[in-house]
Amino acid sequence: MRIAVLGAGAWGTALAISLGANNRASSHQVTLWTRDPAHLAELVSERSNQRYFPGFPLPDSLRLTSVLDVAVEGADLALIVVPVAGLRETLRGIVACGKVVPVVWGCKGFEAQSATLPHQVAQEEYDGVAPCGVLSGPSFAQEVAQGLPTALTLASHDEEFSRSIAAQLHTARLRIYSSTDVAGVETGGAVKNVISIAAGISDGMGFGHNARAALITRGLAEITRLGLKLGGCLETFMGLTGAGDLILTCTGDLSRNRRVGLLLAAGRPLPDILRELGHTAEGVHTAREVLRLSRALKIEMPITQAVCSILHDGVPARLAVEALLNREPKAETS
Ligand SMILES: NC(=O)C1=CN([C@@H]2O[C@H](COP(=O)(O)OP(=O)(O)OC[C@H]3O[C@@H](n4cnc5c(N)ncnc54)[C@H](O)[C@@H]3O)[C@@H](O)[C@H]2O)C=CC1
Ligand SMILES: O=C(CO)COP(=O)(O)O
Repeated sequence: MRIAVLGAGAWGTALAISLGANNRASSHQVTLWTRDPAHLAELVSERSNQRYFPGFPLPDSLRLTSVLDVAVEGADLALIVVPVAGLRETLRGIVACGKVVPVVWGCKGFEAQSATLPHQVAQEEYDGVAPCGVLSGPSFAQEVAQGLPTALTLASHDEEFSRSIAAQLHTARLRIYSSTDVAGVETGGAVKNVISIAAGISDGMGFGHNARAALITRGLAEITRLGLKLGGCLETFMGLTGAGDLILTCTGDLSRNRRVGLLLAAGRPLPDILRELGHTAEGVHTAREVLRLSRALKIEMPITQAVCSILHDGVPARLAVEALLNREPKAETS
């Protein structure tokens, strides 16, 4: 398959390396696109992505470009791996190229201001152009690029498309399951980033393993409550893109969202943290959108509310945690 990977950050580069690896059973011809010509020049001269993904040589067969038209020309699939904030612009760019390319996006979050999930952005920008879907699940970029075993889910409203693309991308090391529950898959991927900030805050404050397990479990309850309202299926929240990705990013120190939480607990100001991180931490914007949605839909999401107050209202982490702990007792399953 000819695959255009659109977005040369950590995740796009890892997927390009994995999908373009010569030792794969099914070989793909992969082109990696960056929007920045200066970044392209670095990728070409160093044959590695020093800016976003240092330490991983790019396969010789990987083609590189900063021209979107060139990337999608003749592609069987465009894998859009820019942050949620860039999804709309990238879809519009493909449409402007006049090419009919099936797309799969790998971003996880709600779009800022509109509180829409990626598939809703695609409905607005790409409806009727070509089949599309989402790739999500517990997958740190570094481990995928190292060829360590990883399982993901590819979801599309077009069942045949999700099965076919999952089968074509699937290998023993990158196991891809198919699904039609797009809203469920995307809600899990988006909200877990908020909960992993909470887990980082809790660990940074030295609250221990019990507190982290409680946050993961109650966080899953928040994901499930919101996801069901948005049309997702219960089974999806218990699967790879729900509980799976939540556990990974709440416990794994490779998570940028978790790292934001750890640094907030250390009292660092958010702008400094984001500058130092140098990568997208989708939970920061998504927290605000999820809180807005939860209020509109009358869903209780106290962890999200606490994270949002720390991130955006300047509430000290200690006070937000106190408020969370001092909530009235209630039934676990209500
Ligand atoms: N890094 C990881 O392990 C994983 C990340 N993801 C998701 O993938 C998405 C991208 O994450 P990363 O690659 O890690 O971020 P990153 O911060 O490493 O890189 C983002 C890349 O997107 C580019 N970009 C930003 N806005 C753009 C726009 N409007 N048009 C074109 N390019 C644009 C940046 O220049 C940069 O190259 C996020 O939604 C993230 O949640 C999903 C799974 C794993
Ligand atoms: O989504 C991810 C792994 O599945 C990556 O999480 P972070 O964005 O927190 O690093």
